[in-house]
Amino acid sequence: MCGTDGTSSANAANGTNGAPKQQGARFRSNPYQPVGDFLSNVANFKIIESTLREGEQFANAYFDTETKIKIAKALDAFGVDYIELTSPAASEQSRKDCEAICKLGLKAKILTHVRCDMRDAKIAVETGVDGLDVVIGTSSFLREHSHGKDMAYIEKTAIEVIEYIKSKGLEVRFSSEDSFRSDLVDLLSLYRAVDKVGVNRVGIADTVGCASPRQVYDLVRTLRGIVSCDIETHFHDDTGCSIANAFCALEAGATHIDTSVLGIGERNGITPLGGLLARMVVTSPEYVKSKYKLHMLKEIEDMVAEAVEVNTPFNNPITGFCAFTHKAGIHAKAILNNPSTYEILNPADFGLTRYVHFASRLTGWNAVKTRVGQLGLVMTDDQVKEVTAKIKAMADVRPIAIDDADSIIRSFHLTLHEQPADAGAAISQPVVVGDGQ
Ligand SMILES: CC(=O)SCCNC(=O)CCNC(=O)[C@H](O)C(C)(C)COP(=O)(O)OP(=O)(O)OC[C@H]1O[C@@H](n2cnc3c(N)ncnc32)[C@H](O)[C@@H]1OP(=O)(O)O
Ligand SMILES: O=C(O)CCC(=O)C(=O)O
Ligand SMILES: [Mg+2]
Repeated sequence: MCGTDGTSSANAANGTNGAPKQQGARFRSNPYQPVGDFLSNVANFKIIESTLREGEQFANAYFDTETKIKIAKALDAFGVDYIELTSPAASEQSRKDCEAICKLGLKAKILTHVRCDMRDAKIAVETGVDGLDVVIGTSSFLREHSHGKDMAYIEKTAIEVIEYIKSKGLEVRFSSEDSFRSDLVDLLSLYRAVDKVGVNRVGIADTVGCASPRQVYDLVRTLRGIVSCDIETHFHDDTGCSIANAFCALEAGATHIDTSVLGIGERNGITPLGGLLARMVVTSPEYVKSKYKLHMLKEIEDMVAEAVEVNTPFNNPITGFCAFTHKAGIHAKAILNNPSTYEILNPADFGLTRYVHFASRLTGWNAVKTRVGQLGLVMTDDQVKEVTAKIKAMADVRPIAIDDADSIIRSFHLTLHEQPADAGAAISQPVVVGDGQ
């Protein structure tokens, strides 16, 4: 049985795997389990996919109607719970696109994102959306330099707008912008007031990307004690914390996380859909694998990357070109024995393949042995070690390609047998390791 903080009570007392008992140390039976008081939230989180709202705020984004529809359909097929669209008050085409997406009959709920202003709300409720995400800045920066309204005005208007949206039978979320630079007492009293009038969710937004995971945990945990509605969170990635912050928010009791494909958004964007799922599939594998069509992730990322004319970063979680490539000999040997040694994610879950590099000065004989087998050649272990030394020697002189390493292996094999092997057609791929973990 697990305690609420994810520790096994038995293991907490005794240590696990023979580890010595330490004063104050916590030994966890499952190292992938979250900590915190809201494990069920971590296991049942909902995604509010905002590529078509926050993502449209990315500097390079221009989504025509056709592209928006393609992205919305793909996200729906992928399994996201909500798709958030740009405010229909932004432009006439934004309003028409919003209506067009509402008419698609998608399984995902369609939301649009509007200022806490009755004029915007009135336009939005006519578009056919399932709900509105209402937002207003609460930090002194935004109160003074953006909209110029005080907290009393914000609370009064928020209640009016929420009640209006509810009267139209729509879902409504109310969020503060720049929550982490807002006065805590002001913020909590505002959320308490909107919770009382029956808002579906309140939102916390790290608009400027300043929050650290512990600050997120503290704020969400405090808010969880104040409101009874769901809690949505929105994290910008200016300091690289957006995935960690989203995860901590769930551990603290948040229910919904905003994402965008590849993280596109204002400045350097928000929590990326793929990165969040990489984190969550480790923590809540059954939920994530049953709910999301993970094998679609790469095609969705490619679609959005093409639409906004960027490349997927080489180190992107899951889909970065080397995310499942193992290079150093020590890693390669262990991976060939059992992929779980150096992999926490299984590429097969995402329809992807794992590779073992065998063409560098860091290559070891175990990787080369597997390549020799892939080429249909037969060598003793000593012979494989000899040819590995040749690969290393060549790689010390210059970078070598797969074909170079294959040539070294083949010509060495030829010196052993003085005739070409039957098998061994060119396989211009690194060693591919089976999918079982
Ligand atoms: C952190 C975020 O990402 S929030 C979401 C951002 N999304 C958008 O901005 C959607 C796209 N925006 C737009 O198309 C335009 O900004 C519009 C249509 C919303 C407003 O356009 P304009 O009237 O020309 O104003 P402009 O964009 O110059 O300035 C923002 C206005 O919104 C007001 N405002 C800003 N935030 C809010 C808010 N949360 N609630 C109510 N009003 C707000 C400002 O006071 C300002 O109004 P003012 O010029 O009358 O003082
Ligand atoms: O509506 C929200 O919760 C977030 C708005 C936003 O994009 C932000 O604050 O960065
Ligand atoms: Mg944002």
